[in-house]
Amino acid sequence: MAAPMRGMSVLRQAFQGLVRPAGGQVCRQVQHRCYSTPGHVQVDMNSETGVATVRLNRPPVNSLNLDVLTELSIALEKLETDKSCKAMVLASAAPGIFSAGLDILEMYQSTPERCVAFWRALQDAWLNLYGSRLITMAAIEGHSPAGGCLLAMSCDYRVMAEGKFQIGLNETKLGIVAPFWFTDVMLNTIGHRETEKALQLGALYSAQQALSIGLVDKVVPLAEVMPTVEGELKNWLQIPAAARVITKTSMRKAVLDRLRSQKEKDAQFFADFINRDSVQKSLGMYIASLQKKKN
Ligand SMILES: CCCCCCCCCCCC/C=C/CC(=O)SCCNC(=O)CCNC(=O)[C@H](O)C(C)(C)COP(=O)(O)OP(=O)(O)OC[C@H]1O[C@@H](n2cnc3c(N)ncnc32)[C@H](O)[C@@H]1OP(=O)(O)O
Repeated sequence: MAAPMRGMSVLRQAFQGLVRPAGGQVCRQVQHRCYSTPGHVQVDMNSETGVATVRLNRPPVNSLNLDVLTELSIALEKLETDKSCKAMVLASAAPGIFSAGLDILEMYQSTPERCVAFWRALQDAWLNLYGSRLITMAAIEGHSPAGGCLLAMSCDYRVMAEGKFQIGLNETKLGIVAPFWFTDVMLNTIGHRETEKALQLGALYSAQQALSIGLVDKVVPLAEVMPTVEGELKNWLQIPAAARVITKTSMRKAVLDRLRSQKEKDAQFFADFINRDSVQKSLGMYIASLQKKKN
């Protein structure tokens, strides 16, 4: 194993295939490169098709904590600079779940410093995903509330499994408020009227309901989600890349710039907001209700 390089995190080096993390695998084959680490984001790059599959892997519910968000950001940065990579499928390695959104425990009884670091990691992961030059598709094979919904909406195309799974920005139900850039992404996805209703109610939609308001693009049986994404990708890959990227960039730039221009203010605002007594009380009650569900 190569010795870790100074000035570069072990995590980043692992993603670049420079070190083999304890317990993890870095496998290189002619057609597939898998970056499997003890971490929570698995990347499988098919160098024949140029399609990378990025799987969130933090069972049981892929809640997004500081580590997951940092790993996701690094994985996206790496794919962005990989000239052979044309498209990325965002999926889950945990059955029945896409992502349960932000890890609520990162927001409950945390320190202001940790809150700021956590929020910066979320901002960076989102900027990398929403601003990606790649074709990005979400394979939603399970529940996708809140931050999970944000990740899915930030892709170019969404295929969701039919059945009991739900998707939406349910923040108000937790006594918190969707940040302006979550709102912007939803506005760009389903328009003003549906967003206004969805956000105030903290609505969680079934796959069919989500399809009817344009929150997802296709609903298929669970086993068909990945084949459907792969089929759709074939259409997208036929479009001249430069023209597609310019179109995507011009349509998303205003929303991306809005956050870029006030990242630090937004992070501070989050830390102050989340540490309010009333917000902490609501989060505490929500956590208790999740636990009670089981008993
Ligand atoms: C003036 C004001 C201006 C406004 C300014 C705004 C400033 C910023 C405000 C802050 C915004 C913050 C944004 C937040 C976005 C989010 O993403 S918040 C997270 C929301 N997520 C949820 O509500 C999902 C909750 N989870 C569920 O509903 C269910 O778990 C599930 C449907 C996803 C899956 O159900 P099931 O398969 O039955 O699993 P469970 O038994 O419920 O869960 C297993 C296990 O995981 C724990 N867990 C679930 N979700 C989370 C989570 N998000 N974070 C952490 N942990 C989670 C759950 O408690 C169980 O734990 P135990 O096994 O009991 O230990």
